[in-house]
Amino acid sequence: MIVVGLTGSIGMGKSTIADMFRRRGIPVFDADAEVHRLYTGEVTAAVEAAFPGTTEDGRVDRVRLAAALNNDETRFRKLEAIVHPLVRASERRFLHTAHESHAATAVLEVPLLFETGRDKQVDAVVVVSAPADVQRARVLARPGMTPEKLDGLLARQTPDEEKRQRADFVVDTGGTLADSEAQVDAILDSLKSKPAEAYARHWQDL
Ligand SMILES: CC(C)(COP(=O)(O)OP(=O)(O)OC[C@H]1O[C@@H](n2cnc3c(N)ncnc32)[C@H](O)[C@@H]1O)[C@@H](O)C(=O)NCCC(=O)NCCS
Ligand SMILES: Nc1ncnc2c1ncn2[C@@H]1O[C@H](COP(=O)(O)OP(=O)(O)OP(=O)(O)O)[C@@H](O)[C@H]1O
Repeated sequence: MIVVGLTGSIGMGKSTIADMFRRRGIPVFDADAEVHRLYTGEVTAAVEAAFPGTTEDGRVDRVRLAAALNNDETRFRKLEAIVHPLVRASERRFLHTAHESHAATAVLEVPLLFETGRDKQVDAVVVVSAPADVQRARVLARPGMTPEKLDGLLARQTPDEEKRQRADFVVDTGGTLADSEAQVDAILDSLKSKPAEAYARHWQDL
């Protein structure tokens, strides 16, 4: 099984491109969605203990949590130390399930793929990218998003330019959705055309 890491900075179109892979029958693990799921129960008590007042009725309130983080690096690290190990455990379960269902390819949609060094562990890296003004307009249109919150998240992410340089494939989402679909098809064709031996990594080690 080939494991593809799908990443990109905030608002570049990761989730949209991930859905395109899903519609082509490829299993996709979505790290953001897994965090959101954990916030509905499993990790609530630990988050409340570390960031009092950010949960209600057994759920983490992400707007309150973002406010409590206040773009402070130490607080982000504290939160990530609680959340990331649980996301990794879910990711491993996902890979086992994909393998058992004989998937030839599995996609890990991980926003912090480069930041956490995971780009070196996957067989191929797809970076989803768009011009900075398009990215900003997309993100600022979201409810609850502010320029300060956006800049705080961007400051914790590897710059888009560097991500593009380090990618095996880039999907440019600055055009139409049909343009993006064509790029996804081209990536899958390219992955299929490589012999399995060309992929040195083993998903079991991820
Ligand atoms: C900061 C939080 C509360 C903001 O919640 P919000 O609903 O506004 O955003 P959401 O979770 O949908 O994330 C949107 C995007 O923000 C960026 N982002 C999220 N977490 C981080 C982080 N720790 N560092 C840098 N960027 C991040 C990513 O590009 C992500 O795709 C939330 O993202 C969070 O709890 N993050 C910590 C967990 C984490 O590291 N998640 C990343 C995937 S493992
Ligand atoms: N050609 C395109 N390809 C992909 N997305 C596009 C395109 N044109 C417009 N969009 C829009 O851009 C937005 C991208 O948002 P999406 O949630 O996919 O980004 P993301 O990278 O997953 O964001 P986040 O980092 O916050 O999780 C969507 O609303 C999507 O419809």
